[in-house]
Amino acid sequence: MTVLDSILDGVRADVAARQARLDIGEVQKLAQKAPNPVDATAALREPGIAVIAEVKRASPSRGELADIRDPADLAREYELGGARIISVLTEERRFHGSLADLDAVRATVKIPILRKDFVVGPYQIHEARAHGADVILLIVAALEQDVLVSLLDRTESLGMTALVEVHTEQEADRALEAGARVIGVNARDLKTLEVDRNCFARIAPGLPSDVIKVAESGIRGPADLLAYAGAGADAVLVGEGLVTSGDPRAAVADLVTAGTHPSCPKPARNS
Ligand SMILES: O=C(O)c1ccccc1NCC(=O)[C@H](O)[C@H](O)COP(=O)(O)O
Repeated sequence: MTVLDSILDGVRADVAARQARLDIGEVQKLAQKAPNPVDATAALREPGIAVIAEVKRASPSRGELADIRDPADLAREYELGGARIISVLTEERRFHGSLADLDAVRATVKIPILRKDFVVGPYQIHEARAHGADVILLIVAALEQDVLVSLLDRTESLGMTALVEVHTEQEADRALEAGARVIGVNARDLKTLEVDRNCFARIAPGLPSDVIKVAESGIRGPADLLAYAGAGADAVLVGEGLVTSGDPRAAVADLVTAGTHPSCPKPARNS
């Protein structure tokens, strides 16, 4: 069993327990009452390399990362540093996140919020919307193709944006076939946890120019952002490098400064 398989087993059990307490119809009603989603695609298309800053307490690869007592405060620091999107890890068992973190962040920041979790079915999408998320992560390696297509459609039908995550060329082909408009290339192999920063440079050239390309994982500072920008990234998603920095606002601002500097390679977008 891979790390991803074991995470997914836990997620399925946790979703079933939540669903037993509140069924999907009730969650859908709550989602309808939530404020309209913020347009994350527009935020990602603003000039410069977008920084997606992650609230990440722990991870399977690194164990405990940071004692984040107030995720709202951290998200505010990220926003003040110039982050375009806040990513909130809501998986509980391995990442020590929660929907309460999502609520706290939503109550605090105006910029779009990504619910970063291991989505296995429609329940979590409505749940994310009910808790104010604007973006959903869909991991190709975790989903059969028909399920990926249906979850992507459902996400967009709710006015949200799907960040479709891939790690190989084959997964990128599946993401494109499913109709993904925002594709994240995760340098971390979720089955082995190995980080390969060359993964983005291998996959990105095969993606159409109108697809928004996000480089995920292993970004420790401006030099990594510039390398990803040179390989065609529109955005970077950063967790560990920010939560362990000691000054998350300054750490985000350093990335934003690098990503908006005239010398930074420009994303090759055509729409
Ligand atoms: O971070 C992990 O160890 C991990 C293990 C298994 C599945 C997912 C995992 N991380 C999720 C992410 O994709 C990262 O949190 C995100 O890309 C930020 O990565 P980093 O900047 O390296 O913390």
